[in-house]
Amino acid sequence: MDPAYRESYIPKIESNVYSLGIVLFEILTGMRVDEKTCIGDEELNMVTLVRRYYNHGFEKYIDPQIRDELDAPSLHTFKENHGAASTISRINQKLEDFRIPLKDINSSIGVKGQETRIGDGGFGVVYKGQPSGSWQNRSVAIKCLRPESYQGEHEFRNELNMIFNFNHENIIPFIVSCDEGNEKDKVY
Ligand SMILES: Nc1ncnc2c1ncn2[C@@H]1O[C@H](COP(=O)(O)OP(=O)(O)OP(=O)(O)O)[C@@H](O)[C@H]1O
Repeated sequence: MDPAYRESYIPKIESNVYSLGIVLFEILTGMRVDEKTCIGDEELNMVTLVRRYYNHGFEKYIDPQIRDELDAPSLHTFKENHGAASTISRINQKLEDFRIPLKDINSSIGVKGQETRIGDGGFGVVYKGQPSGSWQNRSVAIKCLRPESYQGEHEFRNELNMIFNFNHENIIPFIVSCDEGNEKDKVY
């Protein structure tokens, strides 16, 4: 199971990527993920074995039944695209790209007051914002974490990861976020 999913119980694209990577390595090594093998006087499970030998000497742990059928270019392509690590860092990178500075949040809301306040939720107060031209030119809802909210850094990160990966007509799309010190905002 993806360690991140085991911790949060929130399914994300990374969990699928992790699982796909595990299945590919099961095929390549001929070992089940929970199976252990003896290397010297150590007993290693498949994930530890792959992590340790992936960059050096991995070839000798390929399932003997397919080793001869696997040509070097195919193995090279597999190693380049095996997914888990590179895809996860790409996904993280993408979410980081959707960050904006607090000054842009503040300038798009203007004065935080009754005029701009459109709601109140568990996360915090929701304001209507009018972003400048450098964003998309439309009205947005900006959820600002209330300092005394029971939700915090962990919930903020989890929710961002979830909404970032959703794309459905009934779900208001996430646009950007802001994370500066105690100020955590989500823009829809
Ligand atoms: N995109 C939006 N457009 C217009 N109003 C919104 C939008 N998002 C939230 N609101 C207003 O803010 C209120 C609180 O919304 P919010 O989603 O924060 O509540 P919540 O269910 O407590 O969720 P959370 O726990 O994430 O804060 C809503 O009831 C609604 O009035």
